[in-house]
Amino acid sequence: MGLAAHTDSGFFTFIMQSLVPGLQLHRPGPDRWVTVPALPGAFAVVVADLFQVLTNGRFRSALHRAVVNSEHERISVPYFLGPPGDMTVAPLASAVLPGTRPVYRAVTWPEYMVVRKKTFGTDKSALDMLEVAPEGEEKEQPQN
Ligand SMILES: O=C(O)CCC(=O)C(=O)O
Ligand SMILES: [Fe+2]
Repeated sequence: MGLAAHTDSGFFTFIMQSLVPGLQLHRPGPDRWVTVPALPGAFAVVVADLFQVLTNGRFRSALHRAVVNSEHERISVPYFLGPPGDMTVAPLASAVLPGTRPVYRAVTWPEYMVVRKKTFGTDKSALDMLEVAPEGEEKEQPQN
């Protein structure tokens, strides 16, 4: 079973692959897919969306996919590391440049999964949906 291009939702994913490689990382400029070598005893560590939120975009979540080949069976075991469900994740103060505002709003992992579900199959990115409007572009609050 392969896996289409995606990012993971938590902080990090630790992936152990059998010795048949298949995990690929997207690299931009020029766009290409790079195969992660399958090394005995090694984990691949993938930065995921909530770590991008936590670091205010300093660390970008990694677009990746898994490909299979018909000759060799491949097994991978991912471990998804993220915050407890009731913990809100917001950009760390130390990751927000002086004089600027956080790029992302605070969110819990389960709330973020709802946002991801809404954007699934659309051309919208779930991380974009968490972005707060830059200063001066806030929506007018309705006055009663
Ligand atoms: O099979 C792999 O190496 C990748 C698995 C993966 O990306 C995932 O489960 O989110
Ligand atoms: Fe993944």
